[in-house]
Amino acid sequence: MIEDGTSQTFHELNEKSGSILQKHLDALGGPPKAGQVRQLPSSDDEFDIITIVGQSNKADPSENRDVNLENVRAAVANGVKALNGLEIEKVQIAVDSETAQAAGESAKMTSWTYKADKREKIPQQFSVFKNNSIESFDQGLILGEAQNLARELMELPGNLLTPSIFADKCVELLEPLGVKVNVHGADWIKEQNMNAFWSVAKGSSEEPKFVEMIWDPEVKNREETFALVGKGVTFDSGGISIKPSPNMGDMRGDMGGAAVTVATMYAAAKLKIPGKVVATTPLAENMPSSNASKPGDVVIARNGKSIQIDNTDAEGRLLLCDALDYTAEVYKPAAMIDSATLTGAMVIALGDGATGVFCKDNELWNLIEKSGHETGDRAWRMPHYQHYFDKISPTHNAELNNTGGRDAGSATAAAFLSAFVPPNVPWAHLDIAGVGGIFPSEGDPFPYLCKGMSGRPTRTILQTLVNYFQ
Ligand SMILES: N[C@@H](CSCc1ccccc1)C(=O)NCC(=O)O
Ligand SMILES: [Mg+2]
Ligand SMILES: [Zn+2]
Ligand SMILES: [Zn+2]
Repeated sequence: MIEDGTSQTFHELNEKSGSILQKHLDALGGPPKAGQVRQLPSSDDEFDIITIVGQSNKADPSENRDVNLENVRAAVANGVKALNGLEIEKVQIAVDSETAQAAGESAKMTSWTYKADKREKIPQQFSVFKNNSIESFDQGLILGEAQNLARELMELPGNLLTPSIFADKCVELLEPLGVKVNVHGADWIKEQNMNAFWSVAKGSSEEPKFVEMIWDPEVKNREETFALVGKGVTFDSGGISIKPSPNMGDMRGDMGGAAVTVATMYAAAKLKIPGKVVATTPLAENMPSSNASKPGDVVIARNGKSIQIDNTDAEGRLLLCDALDYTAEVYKPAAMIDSATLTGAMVIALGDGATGVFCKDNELWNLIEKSGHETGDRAWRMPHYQHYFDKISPTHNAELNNTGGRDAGSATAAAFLSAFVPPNVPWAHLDIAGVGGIFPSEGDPFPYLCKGMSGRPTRTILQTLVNYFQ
């Protein structure tokens, strides 16, 4: 439970205990301050232990997120962490209806750790105090569970999550929930003239896969289709433009865009989102070999545009451009969001503070920003001007160059992708290289996230769908 020691729930429990709780609390130094936790023995048969958590009431509008919700997430995280190792399975949390979703999200995310055996020591079952049912709390649990799924997928090493294994997982996870899943292999990719995608995949002996996922419920609030696309490079060595060895193992998480996309579909089905959502993920390994693309090679993408591959490490945009073109043409979405651990430049620009969003459509941008404000996993709008497009087009031997050089690397990457999305499709490109947790971060400033891949910004994409179809 979250309480500041003066709340209604505390008074109720204290009265029931004949004021013993207050006596214990006073002996421990009174109500906990923000970030502090007090654990009291319970005289109530229903509970073994009562955990009281201090909650901050700081609010700063320039933070661009709902600070009250984030304070609840932090308080719940501190409460759940205080129970680690106590072999407590079930936790009831005192919440109010306005903040219940945030509490559910945090409880679920805090109970996950990248070491599966350690999860056994963290409570795993959460409900609302007195088992009062609050729908938004259960929705929060699903959002948290989805982010945990993305974390799990990102964390998996490249040998244990090849494109084929990833595609199998999509089928196993989504089909039981009523999502239609189509998995295509190398022959289909070539038949589709996805030559930019193939130019990345052909250097590896692992077969690439293209996965389509379709959630099309009978009950709809809107008739429009929302599309998601996710970069799924299950390992990015850089190819012939090979990356330096230090930290290359982090590139097992270069399928983070696909992970957050699949996790969003998983939760969209669980939440029974009232509208059609389709998702596609091009999956491949980027490897150096005698079959690999070479700097200077030229390929013709699915939409007929010629691309000069000057840097084989800028492979994400090559897979994505064919996937974006296919998804826009086949599904004619009213809105499309792609997510990709696309550029190191994004890590330099925003770190893990916010997802960089490139979007010309104000309505779609406003929806994403509002959703980030609600989930606390924020979005920041990046420039998407003709200026950056001019840096990658035209190039020596083709219409487009797959690299714009070092300056504004995230903006030139986004500009490249824009050549593959019809101008009438509202589209947002999310560069998640900074927030995805390729640089693993410890608890702070997200007390509900432990070290390891973060699975961000799964909740913000989901919340965008929830807000769009509500
Ligand atoms: N796989 C992408 C993004 S790699 C992002 C990253 C870079 C350095 C440290 C941590 C994360 C890629 O290869 N992009 C090409 C590029 O940025 O040049
Ligand atoms: Mg992985
Ligand atoms: Zn790369
Ligand atoms: Zn990559």
